[in-house]
Amino acid sequence: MSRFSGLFSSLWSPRPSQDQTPEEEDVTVRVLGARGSGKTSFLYKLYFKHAVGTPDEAFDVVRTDQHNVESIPYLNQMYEIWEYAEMAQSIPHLSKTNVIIFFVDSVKCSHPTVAEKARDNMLWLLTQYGDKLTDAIIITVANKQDEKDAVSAQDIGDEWMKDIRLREALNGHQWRIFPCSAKTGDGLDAILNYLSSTIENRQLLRLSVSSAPQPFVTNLDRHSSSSRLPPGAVARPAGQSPSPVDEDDEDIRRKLRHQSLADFAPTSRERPLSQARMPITPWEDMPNPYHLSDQDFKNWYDQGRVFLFFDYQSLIRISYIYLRQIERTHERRSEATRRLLNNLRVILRSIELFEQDAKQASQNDRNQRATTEFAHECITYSETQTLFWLHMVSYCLMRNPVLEGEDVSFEHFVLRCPELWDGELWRNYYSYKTFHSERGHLEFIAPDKKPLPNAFKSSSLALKGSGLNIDYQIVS
Ligand SMILES: Nc1nc2c(ncn2[C@@H]2O[C@H](COP(=O)(O)OP(=O)(O)OP(=O)(O)O)[C@@H](O)[C@H]2O)c(=O)[nH]1
Ligand SMILES: [Mg+2]
Repeated sequence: MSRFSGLFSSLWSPRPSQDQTPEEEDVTVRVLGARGSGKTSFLYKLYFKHAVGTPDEAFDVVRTDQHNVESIPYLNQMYEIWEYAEMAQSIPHLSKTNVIIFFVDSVKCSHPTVAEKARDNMLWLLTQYGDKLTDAIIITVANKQDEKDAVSAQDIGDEWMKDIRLREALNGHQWRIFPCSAKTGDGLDAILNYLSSTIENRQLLRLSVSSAPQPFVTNLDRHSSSSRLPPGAVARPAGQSPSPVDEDDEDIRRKLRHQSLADFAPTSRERPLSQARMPITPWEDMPNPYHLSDQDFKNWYDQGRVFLFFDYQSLIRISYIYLRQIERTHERRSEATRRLLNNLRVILRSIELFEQDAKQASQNDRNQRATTEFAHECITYSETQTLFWLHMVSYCLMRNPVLEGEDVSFEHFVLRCPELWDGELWRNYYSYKTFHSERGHLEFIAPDKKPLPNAFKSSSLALKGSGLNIDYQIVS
């Protein structure tokens, strides 16, 4: 170990051995990457900031002999972070790995051979040891962004995604690329925030799976591959007319085509539908909402563009982002709500149409396998349910206001509001019959059990007059 570990080990003794099983709540992170890419700097920048509490501490780094390890607390997790001189040294310990952070030197990456070597190393790791890493979260860090010749994280990520084999290998690992400077510390917390929320979501998901009834399951009507209806049908009560979207289906289909549908051609032999349907980066034409920043997510949403899927969490997130915008801009709440609902209808309908078309195409191609691969869940449109959740987010925001200087990201907000993860919350206010009624899909229906908690200032109590069929009076 380099002198850092020796120097500070007394603070965290006894130091865990590599073979020790991590405490259940500890998150084991392996930091890998080329020599000199900044792994040690990263570890100790985090260590001084979060373990010692001296973020401005200046330190020298020396070349790592074998590995360094520190335990670093962040939010309510303890991260046991190992950084290795060579990737090979991490191999015996990969099976006890929750997170791989792969470092790239963004300056050296401007040389194609260096960039390619980094990609090859990642691919090698995943193909050789994929079985040990099935549940690992994988992150690429584009370090040294403070340097003026640094290649941007976006460009590095683009190159990674052009490599089909690498993209396939990363698929399913909740892969993301982050820009950072281990020298200045910029971007480091964004990485930990992402890890914390991803891990927390997984824990919640595990809990929800192990306890019945499933509390994590959205209370919005959902449609998913297994429950998805035959091609041509949509997930709404039989006989009901299509959602009253402002754009008709042909308009939406035109828009979809314009959004480079060809890129997702389900019949492509080169690119099986599973890949086509599972873009894993923020740069896809049809993005996974989880992989977009709040700002990109909102921009995409505002344009009514199709997402890979749109689930309950996406709804909560867009509600939060809209409510924050209302706070900042003093936009009329009714106007913002109208936009939120209109875009939601268009987006959900786009997803339905895309899936219908993709299924149709796959059937024409006799590619039966493809029809089973719509794995993600998507809500269906319901005005009552949407407005209920918008209201509950508003309520949580009022109880947990975002203070000046605080992290305003959705990820951060939602960590503080566990009640929003209770998918059964609506049962306090609505009977099942009302909440899921056909009429409730098309217009807002007030709660029939008890009034919603008061989350608005009195001036914005009523949404009547928004042009939508909303009569949304809140009784405190
Ligand atoms: N400008 C800049 N320099 C950095 C950054 N991160 C690390 N460095 C410098 O890059 C050099 C290598 O950093 P290390 O942290 O030792 O890199 P490493 O990956 O641990 O290297 P090995 O131990 O040799 O594997 C040092 O001179 C650091 O000061 C960064 O974000 N920006
Ligand atoms: Mg080092």
